[in-house]
Amino acid sequence: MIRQDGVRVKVPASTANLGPGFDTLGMALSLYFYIEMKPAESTVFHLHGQDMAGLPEDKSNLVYTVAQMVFAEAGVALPELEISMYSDIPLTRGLGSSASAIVGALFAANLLIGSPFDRGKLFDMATAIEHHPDNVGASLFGGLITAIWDGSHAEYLRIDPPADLDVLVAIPDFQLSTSKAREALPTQISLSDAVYNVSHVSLLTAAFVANRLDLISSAMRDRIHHPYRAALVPGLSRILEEAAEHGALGAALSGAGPTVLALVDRRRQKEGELESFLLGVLKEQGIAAKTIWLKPCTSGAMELTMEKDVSFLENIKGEF
Ligand SMILES: Nc1ncnc2c1ncn2[C@@H]1O[C@H](COP(=O)(O)OP(=O)(O)OP(=O)(O)O)[C@@H](O)[C@H]1O
Ligand SMILES: N[C@@H](CCO)C(=O)O
Repeated sequence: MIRQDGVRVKVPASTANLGPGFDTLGMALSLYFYIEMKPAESTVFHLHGQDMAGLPEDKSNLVYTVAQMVFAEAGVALPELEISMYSDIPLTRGLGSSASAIVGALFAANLLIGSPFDRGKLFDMATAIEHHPDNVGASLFGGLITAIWDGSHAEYLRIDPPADLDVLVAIPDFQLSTSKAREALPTQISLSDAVYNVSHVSLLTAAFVANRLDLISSAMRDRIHHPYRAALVPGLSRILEEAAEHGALGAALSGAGPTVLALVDRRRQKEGELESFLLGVLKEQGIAAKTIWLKPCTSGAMELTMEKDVSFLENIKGEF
């Protein structure tokens, strides 16, 4: 059954790793990607918002190619689509823009053909495309997710983030692609660094489950990607070392960067101090940045109800 009127979907941004949980931990955040997908006579894109500028407007667009994977898997032919998108997730900054696009495309395409696949199957498909489950899992399920991936199937557990957790992100004024940030990583690590990360991510995950915000500062440390990526984001090492002195529970590179993320106990926030610290350290390195306060998002990808004969932008306007 093809839904001729089309579908609209909202997908949260995400932060991956949270320090030691490289390629395994992810958390959904309160920035959003919106997509409308309709059957059409010929394929056309409507890209709204400054963050969409420069994305391809033809069948090479990631959203189109991912939608076609869903149709192929379901044995449905739907080669022409009208796709409208709006996003307030900055591209290529470490806030999961590619994951939001992949999850949005999978979720919308599945709805469009009558939902033959459940979220578990969509998660496997999303992880196969993104190659790691952290961002796509958070965007698909919301909340905090921890996941494993065996190359064809992902197992995951979703938990609600601690209620008092706030998130401050400092988004530098430059892009850093995930592929470039992964090229900086070694192909092998020492046993002691592996033990360091396994112990830290275990404690961090348990601290989230047990609502032990006091443990986050020591548990959020990492030795398998931060040390190698620090040169790509000047100032990062100092931020990781000193953020706790300025009101953060802990800090990390968000995903592959360059965005830096600080977790904060909202009951203990000190007005302005952490923002000034993050922006000041980056500025000393000649990096312009902006800070945004975000919240963990507990909902994953969801369908938005449509008002007929109302445009895509009008329909989602109440959302932001
Ligand atoms: N809505 C979209 N439509 C098409 N392509 C997109 C869309 N959003 C993101 N992309 C693609 O994803 C790329 C960014 O992916 P990349 O993995 O490098 O960064 P990110 O997902 O923003 O950050 P991270 O994975 O570190 O959290 C963009 O350059 C673009 O090619
Ligand atoms: N876990 C991934 C997230 C970015 O997509 C990384 O750090 O490279």
